[in-house]
Amino acid sequence: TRSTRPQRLLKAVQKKAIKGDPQSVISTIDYFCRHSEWAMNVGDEKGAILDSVVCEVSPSTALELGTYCGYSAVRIARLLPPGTKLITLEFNPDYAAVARQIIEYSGLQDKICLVEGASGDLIPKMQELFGIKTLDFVFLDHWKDRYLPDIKLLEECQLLRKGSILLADNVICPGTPDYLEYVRNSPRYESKYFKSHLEYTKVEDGLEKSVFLG
Ligand SMILES: O=C(NCCc1nnc(-c2ccc3[nH]cnc3c2)[nH]1)c1cc(-c2ccc(F)cc2)cc(O)c1O
Ligand SMILES: [Mg+2]
Repeated sequence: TRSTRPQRLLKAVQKKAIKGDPQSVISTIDYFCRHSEWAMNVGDEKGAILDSVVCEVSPSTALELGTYCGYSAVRIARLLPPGTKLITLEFNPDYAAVARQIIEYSGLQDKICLVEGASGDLIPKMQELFGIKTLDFVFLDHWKDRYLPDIKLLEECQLLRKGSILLADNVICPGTPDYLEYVRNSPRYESKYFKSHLEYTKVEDGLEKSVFLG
């Protein structure tokens, strides 16, 4: 049967990227998605904004919702201080299988913990599973209708503390209107929009950065 898009992306990485070099894995994926086949990675333009927020926060505990092929997990983990780990949740086992191989190829497997399952099931177990109290940084890039219920769940599970940073992809395209309305109007968040473009296209999209005020 025909290969899947994530499998073709993995093959391009194994063929063209330098093993153990996260930047070359990132560049190879961006080249493939721009010149061969579009894929829903955060991409290079929004990825630079993601990088700057990760560097600014320099998180001790970081969570990503929606691994897909592992592109943003590699982007985030390559910037984390030694001894810190990114926990990334993926629902789709086929995506997870490809992401594990891309993460391993980049050499960052010791800085990334990929967990398969639904965010709604896993978030309430995070403190016991990973021995964490609160999260310094959360990157939301999974199903767009899960952003709002999942941050409410993060609040309920007391995984956010005063100053926790949420960064959400695709708030314009495909769009997360209920999430945007919530973080922009809730007194518990200070929100800022970073205008950009849908990965590898000229379509408008952007990232919303929200600080939890406690
Ligand atoms: O759907 C997206 N991303 C989500 C994939 C995913 N990968 N994993 C999950 C998951 C879903 C439940 C989960 N529960 C726990 N982990 C979970 C993970 N969802 C997405 C779509 C687009 C896009 C834009 C324009 C178009 F014309 C077509 C598509 C662009 C993007 O940047 C995206 O991120
Ligand atoms: Mg996205």
